[in-house]
Amino acid sequence: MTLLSLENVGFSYQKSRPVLHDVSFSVRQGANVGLVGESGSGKSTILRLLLGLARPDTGTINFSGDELQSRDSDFMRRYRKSVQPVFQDPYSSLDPRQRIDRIIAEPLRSLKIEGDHDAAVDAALEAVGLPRDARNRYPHAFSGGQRQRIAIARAIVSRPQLLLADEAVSALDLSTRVRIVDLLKQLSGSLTVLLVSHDLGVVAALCEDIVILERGRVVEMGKTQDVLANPRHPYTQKLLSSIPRLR
Ligand SMILES: Nc1ncnc2c1ncn2[C@@H]1O[C@H](COP(=O)(O)OP(=O)(O)OP(=O)(O)O)[C@@H](O)[C@H]1O
Repeated sequence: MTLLSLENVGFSYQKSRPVLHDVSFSVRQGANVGLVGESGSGKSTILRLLLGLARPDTGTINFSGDELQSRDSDFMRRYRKSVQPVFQDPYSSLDPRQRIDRIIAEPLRSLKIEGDHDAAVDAALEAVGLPRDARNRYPHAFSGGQRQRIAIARAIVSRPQLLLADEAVSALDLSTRVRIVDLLKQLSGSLTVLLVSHDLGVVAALCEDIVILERGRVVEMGKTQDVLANPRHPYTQKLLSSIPRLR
């Protein structure tokens, strides 16, 4: 089943300087997708559109069959229950003045989700491999990798269907990166991840499908294994050849 699709999406920040051209790709439920491209290719802009922070100039974004209505607050509340972001920097994305339980429960409050918030926080902590007593501490007591686990716990506490992960492991050292990728893999039974990254190694480890973006255009997409084993577009070939350890 198609969870998310972009159809012919175009976008510009300034008139006559488009940064996305006719972007189309889809995310199937249960099949993680890596969105890859060099700096400035438009990856974060796509995430902005998917979060409803900006609207496409042309084309449409559909989630579970419904067109994204970023100006409709009821729609956006339902949408945000199902689609949650995880950001790159585990240091700046957590409010240092708030306790972990409050940080993790934030989507439950802002989305007005009823039920036992304490139990939901405990379940999210367990899912990301942190002890229950982590809930009583503050972000400064945790390492970068643990903070990213807390950020992931916050993202999954509303039981979303899709995680939008913006370079979610790039700021971490290599061994922590591997552990967080493993965690995302574990979670991806019930959850689908759209991972924005310029790290093809991470995409290869986590994502079934890959979309390659060059200067706001999709130049290649398909099964990650196939695209990386047999890149057809010169831009993909260039991206691959710039990572010698993958060869
Ligand atoms: N707020 C903005 N106003 C004007 N132009 C912008 C703005 N944000 C991004 N751009 C431009 O849009 C293009 C795409 O940028 P975007 O940040 O989406 O790329 P990216 O692939 O996410 O890059 P990076 O990997 O460095 O984050 C770039 O040319 C960038 O300069």
